[in-house]
Amino acid sequence: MASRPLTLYEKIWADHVVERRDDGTCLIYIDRHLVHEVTSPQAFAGLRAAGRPVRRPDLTLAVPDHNLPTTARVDADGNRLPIADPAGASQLAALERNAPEFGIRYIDAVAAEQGIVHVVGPEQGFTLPGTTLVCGDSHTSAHGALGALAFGIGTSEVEHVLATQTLLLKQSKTMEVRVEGTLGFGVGPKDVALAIVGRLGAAGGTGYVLEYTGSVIRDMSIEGRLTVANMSIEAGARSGLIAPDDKTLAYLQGRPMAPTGADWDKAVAYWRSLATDPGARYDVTVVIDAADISPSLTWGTSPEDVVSITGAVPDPDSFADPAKRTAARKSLDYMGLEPGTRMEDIPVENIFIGSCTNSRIEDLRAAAEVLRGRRIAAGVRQALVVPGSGLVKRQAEAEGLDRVFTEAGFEWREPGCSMCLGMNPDRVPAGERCASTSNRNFVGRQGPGARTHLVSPVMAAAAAVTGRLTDVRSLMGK
Ligand SMILES: CC(C)[C@H](C(=O)O)[C@@H](O)C(=O)O
Ligand code: SF4
Repeated sequence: MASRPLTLYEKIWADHVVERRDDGTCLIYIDRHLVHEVTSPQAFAGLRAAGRPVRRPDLTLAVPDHNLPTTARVDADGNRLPIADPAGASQLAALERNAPEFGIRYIDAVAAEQGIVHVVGPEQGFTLPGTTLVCGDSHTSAHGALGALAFGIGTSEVEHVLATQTLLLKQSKTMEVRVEGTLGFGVGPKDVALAIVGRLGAAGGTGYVLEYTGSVIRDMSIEGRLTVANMSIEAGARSGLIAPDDKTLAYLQGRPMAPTGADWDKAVAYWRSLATDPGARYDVTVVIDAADISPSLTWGTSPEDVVSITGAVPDPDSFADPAKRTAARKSLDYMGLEPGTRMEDIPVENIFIGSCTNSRIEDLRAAAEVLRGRRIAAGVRQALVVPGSGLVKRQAEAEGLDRVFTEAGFEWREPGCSMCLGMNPDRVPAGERCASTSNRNFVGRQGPGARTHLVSPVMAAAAAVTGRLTDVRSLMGK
């Protein structure tokens, strides 16, 4: 049978269709399910009420991350410290109870492997190319960096996957996002992600699965690819894919949950067949030139509000779209910014290096490089580094990065979502600003009244040193 050339997405989709309905909806098999404490309690309660087991507990992995404080989790005697917030404590307790009751693998809050679910999945080799992977969490798109068709789902879908290992879905359109060229000094994966979100807009990818291609993506490390794919959802796309290549294989080989021996060889042969065929058609292709990407950051309250660090706060009247003009006015009011202010003239009181976007070892190495021999500025009241997992933390400590951070005046914390969102004690005080390596700058995201500027790890470090948003290139004398 002659088959037409297919995209990576079409191949993975076709390999997972259990049943196709007349209206085009498909029942899709789900290979991997990550579970965290926030979106799972009601799903498990639903199963319990219906007397249903989890269909494939062996394909499900649970880990707490959002509500955990990032300060010490045990006292001097090794006893667990209580969680102060009652809502958070009850969600964490529910996961801790549900995982063993339903026979699911559970990474405990104090285990070395604990971390943000999107850091843990790839790190453990739970995330594999060509799989369908879901989690009750929008940044599940991150796992697409390894060539998994990965997307966030809601709590009722979490229950459906737990019960059946399937989901009813409609096939998406495809968008190729090709980034070509070479990134300049001080420009990294986060800047690429911000450039893409800025270009597509917060809803530009809605209804599409993105596939990232081009020399910039090919040359990027797996950690960097995870940063880019992570932010697909900020452009409205539930999934963003990158074809598995030699780097993907090298990254996965030997990971605790990755296949071994003959299974590995078989898997590799399949993974190598997944790349988009020559001549396959995307519904849309967007090309971005690396030369146009500078160290970037956000000025407003949507991740699409992207500007170069050499730029200024835009004038709302400069937007052609009336809705955007109104939104920009509201954003600037919330952010306490005047049009025309140079981005480099904006002071920051808080620095956050962490989140599932930028808390991997390379992120910490890059930030530490900027901080080595430097100190945080007097006006910076809070500077946190929160490794994405216990294993990242351990690796960083083995490399002495923790000392670089603490000597610079940063706090070195336990892994978790931390200041990415206000679901745990790490918050930005109302009216204060934060240079944050996270992915969302929504109103109140880092705490009520908090003002977020999304930046890369090196830009967060540079801001820490000067106490204002800063071009890392000039700080480093480039
Ligand atoms: C709490 C969770 C459901 C949420 C998400 O879906 O993404 C969070 O992780 C976020 O980043 O906003
Ligand atoms: S680190 Fe932030 S974006 Fe990532 S899962 Fe946690 S809350 Fe969501």
